[in-house]
Amino acid sequence: MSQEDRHAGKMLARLQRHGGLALWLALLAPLCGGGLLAWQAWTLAEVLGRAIEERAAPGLLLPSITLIFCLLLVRAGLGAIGEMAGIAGAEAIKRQLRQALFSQLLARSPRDADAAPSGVAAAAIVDQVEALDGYFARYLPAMVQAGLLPLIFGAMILPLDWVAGVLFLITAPLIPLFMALVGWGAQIATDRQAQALSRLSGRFSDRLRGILTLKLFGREAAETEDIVAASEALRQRTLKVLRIAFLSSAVLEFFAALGVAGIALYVGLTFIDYLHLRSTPLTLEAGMFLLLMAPEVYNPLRLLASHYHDRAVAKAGLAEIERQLGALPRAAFVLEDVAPRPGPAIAVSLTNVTLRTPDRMRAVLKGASLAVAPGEHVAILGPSGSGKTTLLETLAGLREMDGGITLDGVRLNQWSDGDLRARVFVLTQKPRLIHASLRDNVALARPDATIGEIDGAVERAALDGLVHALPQGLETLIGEDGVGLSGGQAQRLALARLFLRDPGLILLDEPTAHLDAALETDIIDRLLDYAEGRTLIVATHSARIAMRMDRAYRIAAGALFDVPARRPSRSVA
Ligand SMILES: Nc1ncnc2c1ncn2[C@@H]1O[C@H](COP(=O)(O)OP(=O)(O)OP(=O)(O)O)[C@@H](O)[C@H]1O
Repeated sequence: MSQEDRHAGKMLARLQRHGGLALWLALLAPLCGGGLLAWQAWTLAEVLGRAIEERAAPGLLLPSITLIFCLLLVRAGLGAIGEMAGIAGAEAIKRQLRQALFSQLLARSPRDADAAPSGVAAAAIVDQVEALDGYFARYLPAMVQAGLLPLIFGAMILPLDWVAGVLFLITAPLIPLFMALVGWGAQIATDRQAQALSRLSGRFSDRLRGILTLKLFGREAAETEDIVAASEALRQRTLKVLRIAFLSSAVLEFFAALGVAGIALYVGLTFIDYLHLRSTPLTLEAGMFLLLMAPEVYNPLRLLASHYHDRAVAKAGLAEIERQLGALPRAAFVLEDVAPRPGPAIAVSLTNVTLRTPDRMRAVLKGASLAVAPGEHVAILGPSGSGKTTLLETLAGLREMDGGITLDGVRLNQWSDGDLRARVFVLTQKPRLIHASLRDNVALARPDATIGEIDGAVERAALDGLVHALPQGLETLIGEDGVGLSGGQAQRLALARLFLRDPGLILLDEPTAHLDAALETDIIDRLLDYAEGRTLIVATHSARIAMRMDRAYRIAAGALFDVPARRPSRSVA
């Protein structure tokens, strides 16, 4: 057993605990069903023996026949309960794992350089977690049955007929042995299939997001071909897995058929007096019982074989999840929605700070120092790619850095994520709008905001004209990425979120990038009005914004330079 195999086994055992009572029921119900089956077979053999050998009257046999029907009903009920419990247990495990993975994804910085592409992350959390279903709902109960029932049946049969007992006890273990041999190949094929599925999902969702760009460059045919090629690769790998699954089933069916035929031959030859392996004659009752039980001894093993590839699929799914999202979390992270918290303006201080690109290959800012007083308004200028966004996102706690950054005298890494989000507002360069109404998009910043507060925020972002012109007003639905809005409107909609937050530190990345000069001046007025008494740091290329700030800095060649401020000095807290 390889190290990965052992690790996957350990992970599956850990996840199994979340199946709770339902999973235990799924494991126990078939065992009880197995016990009842032996009872039923014995009663049936007895009825047939008495009817044929003793010619018992039907009335005398009626209680036993009734018992057989009752046992049949109870077994059917147990089967249904076991199956439903298996599904419920597997669902509980998948739900817990999805919750843990999603909360782990949220707990990490979205700016992590090694964060999985969204399509791949979605495939891991949706598809690869789904791959565990068969393991918990079907494979585990089948494994417990296959491990215990043939032994129990064999032990029951042994005192009745040692030849049949020995035959069962020898042939039954051969089946899992051969299946394990076939299973080694299955694991490799299934791992490859899981990777192909991830690749297809990631590629598909990525291309779906960029569909407009692909169309504009006339790349529909080439990209469609790529998707077809990725799905063809998945098809071939799936077929390979299926071939191995069919092969393992065929191996098992062969041995099971051989075992049943052996017993039938032995019972038949003993009855016609051709074989004399027993010291006492074989009764019809015992012979019938052996014949009835022969297929049942192998049945749990056949069931195991038909679900054997579920185990390989689950292991491959787990390996793929760990490859894409890192080690499995032990439990779901406790997440709490963070409400904005009003408070005084925040002082910002940078001492000897070095910032690197997310891949840590290059420093964009080296040994920079800066002090921003509470309530001060500062512009960060610099050529494209110089590191303005990096600086803002570092102040928002989204990126790693070397050196000392404090907010209100407290080191940035000592601020809890909740406190940071409650007191600091960040408007990124490409704010994400969700597929929902305009109102919901603004209310994302504060879901408990009143209608009046949302209307106020929209008006403050100079969007009231647009909203009044729409027949459905703020209830108008917009697409992902703000489809249905101009670039400037989408930017202002994202800005409207600021006016619901009441932060002590506002970090804005190119807030007026899509606006004409007149609108830019108007928005700057509104922003400065709102930012009065709050600390504001704006990354911008716009000289118009920079000259309205208290101070401006420029990032160039990895250093932060002071640019003389042009705004008439005003008193800052
Ligand atoms: N994921 C990444 N991996 C490696 N390098 C990156 C990554 N993201 C950004 N960079 C690099 O980090 C540097 C700083 O980028 P940043 O976005 O901070 O610049 P900027 O000044 O905000 O640019 P712009 O004005 O164009 O928005 C750039 O040179 C960019 O190439």
